[in-house]
Amino acid sequence: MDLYFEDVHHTYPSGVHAVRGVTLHVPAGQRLAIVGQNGAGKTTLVRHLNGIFRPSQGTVRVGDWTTSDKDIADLAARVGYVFQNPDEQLFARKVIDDVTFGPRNLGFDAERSAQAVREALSATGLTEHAQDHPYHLALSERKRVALASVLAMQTQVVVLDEPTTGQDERGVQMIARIVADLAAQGRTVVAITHDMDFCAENFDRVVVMADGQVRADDVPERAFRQAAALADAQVEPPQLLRLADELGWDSSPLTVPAFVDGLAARRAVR
Ligand SMILES: Nc1ncnc2c1ncn2[C@@H]1O[C@H](COP(=O)(O)OP(=O)(O)OP(=O)(O)O)[C@@H](O)[C@H]1O
Repeated sequence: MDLYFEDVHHTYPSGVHAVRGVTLHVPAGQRLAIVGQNGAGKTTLVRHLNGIFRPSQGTVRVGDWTTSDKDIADLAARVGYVFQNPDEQLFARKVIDDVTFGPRNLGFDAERSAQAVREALSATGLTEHAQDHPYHLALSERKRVALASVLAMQTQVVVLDEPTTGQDERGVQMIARIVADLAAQGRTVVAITHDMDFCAENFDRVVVMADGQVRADDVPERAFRQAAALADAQVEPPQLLRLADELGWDSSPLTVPAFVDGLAARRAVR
């Protein structure tokens, strides 16, 4: 499902003008990462997708719906939103109840819901924790419960706010796999992240935000080359790119295999 932000502004009642004229079209099946320092307006922007916020000016569309015409309950059928802090999202006494709530609420029948819940728990590595109380789990696991409860709703759009925070390498890999699988199914993924390595390896497009505006918007290879935008946003390029620069390479390896290929190619010409 395509997403459209058209000249979106958001001003909080306090007067903070957090989003200042953002225009983006995110095609169905794209994996978009939004990066930028704290306070850049990333969370404010994406919260327009599920109707938590309405634009003060401009339009946000999810497929053929304009979000201002819909309420949060309508939008939940199209947009799954995983909060940065799982404690804002989880409420049940058992993991399985949290994960089952969304699909049942959307009207899935018992069988479809049970299947969606099984898949979501398996994808997030939580099958063994189905009967546990979420508050007895580690923060990294609670974050994955929040993710599972959104995956189980099988929405066409999935928004992830800082999905890898607190995850170990295995957790990061699990989330990377989920992002890839969602996109492969034609679902649209929008993630806010401070983890540039995760971003470089797993997303098709990077939007760099600073001061409520888009400063760069490109494929990772090019977005991470826009020095002025990165400096404005106080974003460091991914480690592999910095290493390649230190070595004087003119290529932009974003993954370990690409870096290893670069090394091998340079050895071969020596
Ligand atoms: N509920 C609110 N009321 C008033 N101002 C807010 C509110 N939430 C955020 N802001 C302000 O809006 C601006 C943008 O904040 P926002 O949380 O969207 O940025 P962000 O890029 O998502 O940062 P972070 O990475 O910390 O989540 C900041 O100046 C912030 O202080």
